Amino acid sequence: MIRLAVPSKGRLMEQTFEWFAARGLRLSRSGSEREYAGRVEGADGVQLVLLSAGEIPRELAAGRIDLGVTGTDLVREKLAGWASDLAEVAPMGFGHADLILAVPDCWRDCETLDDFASIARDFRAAHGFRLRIATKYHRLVRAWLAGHEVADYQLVDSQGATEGTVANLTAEAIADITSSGATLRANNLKILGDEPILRSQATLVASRAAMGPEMTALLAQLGLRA
Ligand SMILES: Nc1ncnc2c1ncn2[C@@H]1O[C@H](COP(=O)(O)OP(=O)(O)OP(=O)(O)O)[C@@H](O)[C@H]1O
Ligand SMILES: O=P(O)(O)OC[C@H]1O[C@H](OP(=O)(O)OP(=O)(O)O)[C@H](O)[C@@H]1O
Repeated sequence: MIRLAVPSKGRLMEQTFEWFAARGLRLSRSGSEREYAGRVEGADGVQLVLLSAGEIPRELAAGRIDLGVTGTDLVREKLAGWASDLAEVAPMGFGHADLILAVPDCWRDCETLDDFASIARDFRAAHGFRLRIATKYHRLVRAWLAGHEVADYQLVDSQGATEGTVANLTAEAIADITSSGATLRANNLKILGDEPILRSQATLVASRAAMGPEMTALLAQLGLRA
């Protein structure tokens, strides 16, 4: 039996159902909107579970599920050394989002990461505490800033409505995902740098421990190779 986990709500869930349907597998919830078990038609030996996209990487690494759909951002954020336990089998072509660093529009002298690094250096002397960056992507943001030699900052945990933290005066900058850019614009924030911290999209991810004939057969049915 292959245990397949897909996001339990929203557009990510709907587009996942469409992606599998286009490849001959009909996924559906087995009961009410609130029930997190599912049905699979079109393949034998596949059990469907609906999970929070954020929990899918860890559940794969723990071996409680074999195959899952989640964002590449979440795989990299939730699991250090993810590639030893998981294999990204296929990008799915939806759920595109960029993880970016953003500062207030009104920071006119801050356009590049070098500008940001020097503002961060001066900030502590001027304010007595390190410049605060609100994010839920702690691992990715720390690694990226270290790679760009930005050191004078602190991360403030924000699990939602992150763009609001600057106006609320709980952070000076944010690192979050953006897709249309509407949330950044509405909160008077601008993206720093030419390249995002990470480009993410929904991806089919397998546990390496679950690779075997059953998995190979299912992936072949989806037109994929292990
Ligand atoms: N506006 C967006 N456009 C495109 N992709 C997005 C957008 N917001 C989130 N995503 C992607 O969707 C995934 C997260 O989805 P979602 O917020 O449903 O998961 P979650 O963190 O598990 O949520 P929850 O904890 O609320 O259940 C991430 O991979 C993210 O990159
Ligand atoms: O660039 P945009 O198209 O405006 O999308 C970006 C927004 O989408 C996500 O939020 P989500 O709706 O998942 O809510 P959250 O605040 O709980 O993260 C993300 O955290 C941004 O806030």
